[in-house]
Amino acid sequence: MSLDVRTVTASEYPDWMRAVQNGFLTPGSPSDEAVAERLEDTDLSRVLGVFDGGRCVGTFSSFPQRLTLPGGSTVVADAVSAVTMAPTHRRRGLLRRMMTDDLAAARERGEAVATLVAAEYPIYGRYGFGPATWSTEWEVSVHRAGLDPRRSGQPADGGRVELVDGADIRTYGPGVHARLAAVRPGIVSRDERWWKKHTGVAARSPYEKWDEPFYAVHRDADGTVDGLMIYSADDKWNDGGQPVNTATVRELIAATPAAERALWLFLCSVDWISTVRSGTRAPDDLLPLLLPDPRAARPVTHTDWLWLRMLDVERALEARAYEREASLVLDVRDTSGPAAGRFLLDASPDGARCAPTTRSADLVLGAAELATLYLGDESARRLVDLGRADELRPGAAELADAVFRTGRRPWCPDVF
Ligand SMILES: CC(=O)SCCNC(=O)CCNC(=O)[C@H](O)C(C)(C)COP(=O)(O)OP(=O)(O)OC[C@H]1O[C@@H](n2cnc3c(N)ncnc32)[C@H](O)[C@@H]1OP(=O)(O)O
Repeated sequence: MSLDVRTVTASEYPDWMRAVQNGFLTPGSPSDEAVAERLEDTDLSRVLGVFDGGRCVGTFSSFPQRLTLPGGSTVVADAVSAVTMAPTHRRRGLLRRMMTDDLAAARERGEAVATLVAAEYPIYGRYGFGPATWSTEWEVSVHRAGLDPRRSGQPADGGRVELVDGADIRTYGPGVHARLAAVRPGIVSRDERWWKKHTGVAARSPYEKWDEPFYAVHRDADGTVDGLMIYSADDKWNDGGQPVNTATVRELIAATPAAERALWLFLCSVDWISTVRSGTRAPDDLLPLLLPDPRAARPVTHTDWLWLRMLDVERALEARAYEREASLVLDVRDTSGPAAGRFLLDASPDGARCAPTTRSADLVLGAAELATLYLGDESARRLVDLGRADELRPGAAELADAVFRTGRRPWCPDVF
């Protein structure tokens, strides 16, 4: 029977969601309620499926996503999600067909970049994606952190931490997130469903497991909520009858460093908690260094996180901010892809111009390598040393680093 690769109709959507769920190794089908809720905010023209004899065996979708760039401006990214292939149909080039169609449509719509969070590292490099942010998770041994056990856990600057309900997180969360998104590259937009899902009131697919967490907010000295945290705790006692519980952070975002510090120190002061798992943080998160003994925070995971694909190099490079004035000629290699070309980037703190050029190149690099530099996380010098970029003008890698890199590393806390 021939395979059909195409967009999905509303009546096929339940089977498509079943295929996503099975592809993510959860048997069974999602509830009618979960399907109906997802369908409400889904643009079916961006949902692709592979059908074999009427059954959905492959899935792919994309949606518009605002991505914060260095300097706080944003671009609309083509966010790729729900990529699966049934084990009966893998390695026949079907993902490649859906990816090719989706990226062409995104380019047509004028989107400058595509984004995704990769399930496995080896999948997406072949499509021109490169890791643009990284993520680190720490495990803090609270009793080794050097914190005074008699402290209250509340900040001394007039701010305060309050325990709240999920409804409060839905009220305050979008505002805190918007303030963070205005300053931190790598942050991606969240819709209303994100807040419902993470506070337990959205209909869930069986693979989206849920148990009720604790919720906390930080208020500044004026009473404005400027940070929030969602965390769970287990219930463990050692043979000596002492509590040895782990608090696991599901979400901790803050609009100010003071709020971020206060939330971490609060969590490290909760009685019975001897271990704090940080959840996925930027590699330069404040957490380890705000402890008197940072070695109490042991990195347990360090991994690539947000992957990015350049679709329109000129628009993408003009959209972000640069802290210094410099001119760079980048020769971007992208086999039959939309990012290929030689571009002159004239960057300055007042804005940037990027246009095709015939001038000789300073750096030669692939589209995936440019994607890794774009949000400021990677070093051009390191790419040259790895043999993944060529420096044709001496000093060009250092200049690229001075132009592209950011003070704080980009961070994407979301999975989508
Ligand atoms: C953004 C997200 O949704 S991330 C989630 C990704 N999904 C998963 O991990 C679920 C489990 N995996 C799968 O369902 C499938 O393996 C998929 C969807 C990742 C790949 O689908 P396929 O249809 O098998 O991919 P396709 O046949 O088009 O392969 C294209 C190329 O990628 C390679 N490839 C695909 N998946 C992988 C992988 N997991 N690891 C290594 N290489 C891979 C193939 O070997 C092939 O290489 P080639 O172009 O050099 O010949």
